[in-house]
Amino acid sequence: MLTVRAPATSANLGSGFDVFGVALGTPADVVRVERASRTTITVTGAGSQYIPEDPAKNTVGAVAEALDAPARIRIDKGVRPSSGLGSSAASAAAAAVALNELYDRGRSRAELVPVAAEGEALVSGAAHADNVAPSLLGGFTVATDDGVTHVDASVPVVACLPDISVSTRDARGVVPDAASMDEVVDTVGNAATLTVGMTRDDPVLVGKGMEDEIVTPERSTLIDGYESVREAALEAGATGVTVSGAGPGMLAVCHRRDQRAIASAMVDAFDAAGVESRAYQTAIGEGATLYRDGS
Ligand SMILES: Nc1ncnc2c1ncn2[C@@H]1O[C@H](COP(=O)(O)OP(=O)(O)O)[C@@H](O)[C@H]1O
Ligand SMILES: N[C@@H](CCOP(=O)(O)O)C(=O)O
Repeated sequence: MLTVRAPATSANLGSGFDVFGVALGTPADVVRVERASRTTITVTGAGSQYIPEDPAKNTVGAVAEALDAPARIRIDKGVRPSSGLGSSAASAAAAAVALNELYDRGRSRAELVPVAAEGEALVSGAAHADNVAPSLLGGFTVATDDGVTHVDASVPVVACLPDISVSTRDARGVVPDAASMDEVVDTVGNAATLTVGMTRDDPVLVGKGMEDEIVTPERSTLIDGYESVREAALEAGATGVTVSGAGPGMLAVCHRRDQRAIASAMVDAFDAAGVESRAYQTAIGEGATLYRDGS
């Protein structure tokens, strides 16, 4: 039996829609695999009642199919589905690493990105790789049609998850079809600023570079309390705040010293809007980790 822990992720980071992503230290999914003649899946943990065990409908089933690696697969969810924290991707990334090893397929982590993205295509309608890439590789990733670029960033963040559900498929429906040249120029500037910030582990540049006037304003309307939570986090010291992935999670970037105050300000602001939430005080962290029997 092989066990893999794959982290939650936050995609887009405002200015990098469908391209940027970061791995989070917590939470994470844990996937266990054993060889079998056909694939079976069991799911336990956070939100497991909303996740299909039918391999044709689960992201790990798509991965097993893509790697031609039938297995008995057990998923322990640490990342709640429809969270904006890459729940479906965490399972897919963990399964890709585990099954690649179990069947000795010899794929590198980068080569497993398109394999795990097959799972995303199944649940969201698009094989976007901006969650599976950081879950596999860790740090900050830039996923394009030409492949993935990766930086081992480490920046403190607060990921705040309200007790509401937004499906990635639905949230993709509100993305505008077009943008003005001014908006494109601003976005290029912000994305470049963020990327430089990641190479320097600089929360100020990263936070500034998360600004986005194209996708985020539309997405934020799907999250009750978004504006007040954003303002509360900025007032408590966040250097930038945006929608995490497709939402409803929100991501605040910060200095370590402000992390606790920001987490509590975000939870309080959601509470004032009548929404329960929990905040993860964490940091951009490592990608999937493989454990063998006994390790
Ligand atoms: N292994 C899995 N883990 C989480 N969700 C899964 C999995 N397999 C299929 N799904 C489905 O994917 C959807 C959640 O994916 P998505 O909306 O992208 O959420 P998230 O933003 O948290 O990744 C739900 O409909 C869920 O049932
Ligand atoms: N780029 C995708 C990212 C979705 O992330 P998730 O964590 O909400 O699944 C999008 O914005 O649609």
